[in-house]
Amino acid sequence: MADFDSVPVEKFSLKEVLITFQSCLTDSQEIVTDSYVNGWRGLVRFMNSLGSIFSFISKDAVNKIQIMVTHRNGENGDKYETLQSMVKYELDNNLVDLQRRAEHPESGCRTLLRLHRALRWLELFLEKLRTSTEDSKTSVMCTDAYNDSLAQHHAWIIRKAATMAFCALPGRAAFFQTMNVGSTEQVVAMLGEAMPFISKVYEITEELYKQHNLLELP
Ligand SMILES: CCCCCCCCCCCCC/C=C/[C@@H](O)[C@H](COP(=O)(O)O)NC(=O)CCCCCCCCCCCCCCC
Repeated sequence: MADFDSVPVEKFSLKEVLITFQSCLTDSQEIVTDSYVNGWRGLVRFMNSLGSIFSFISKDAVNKIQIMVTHRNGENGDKYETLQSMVKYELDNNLVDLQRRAEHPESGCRTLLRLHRALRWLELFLEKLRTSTEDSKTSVMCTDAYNDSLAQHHAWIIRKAATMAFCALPGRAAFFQTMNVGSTEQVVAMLGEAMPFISKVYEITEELYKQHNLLELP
């Protein structure tokens, strides 16, 4: 009879997830939609491993990931190959609600914007983790990163629920362990390696949205 307890369970490492953002960039600095979405998939998987208190956040993220996948799998999927081609295609064909959500409540542009804002939270949070010390609190780092980014776009009730959930985050040592990257030094090194790519992806998307005046899409 197989002894399942002795079978090593392959735990996934956050390193693989964060590295996905490296593969988002093409030589011409476009962002590949599939890689971007895969990066988010991995992040959500990691968040789920932190406990069910985060499931209301993960539900919304999964929903947005799914909208992007549906666009990609649709008959005009090739137009969604990169974020740049998506913006061009949706704007050229009037597929974006610019004033209020109406005919195109699930455009790629407005959906991606929500993930893009969350990427800014991630960038801030990871930088805080990278430069933190033993007595730093993950909940405080997470809340500060949130208040400086996503919170401005969220209604009071969401802010309240999110801030409450952050209090349930494990402490720094346990959090680093869950990342499954190795020692603290290895975590810090991995973050230092991955962050420039995340920042680059954020900057390019921000510039793209700014150019087309899409940063406040309803
Ligand atoms: C590690 C702890 C996880 C902290 C997650 C921080 C983000 C907090 C976001 C709270 C969102 C609450 C859910 C509702 C959101 C929506 O209202 C709102 C607006 O959407 P709408 O315009 O369609 O209505 N949606 C959003 O802003 C998008 C939120 C997407 C959140 C993705 C979060 C993924 C977190 C991945 C964690 C990985 C941590 C890795 C650290 C080493």
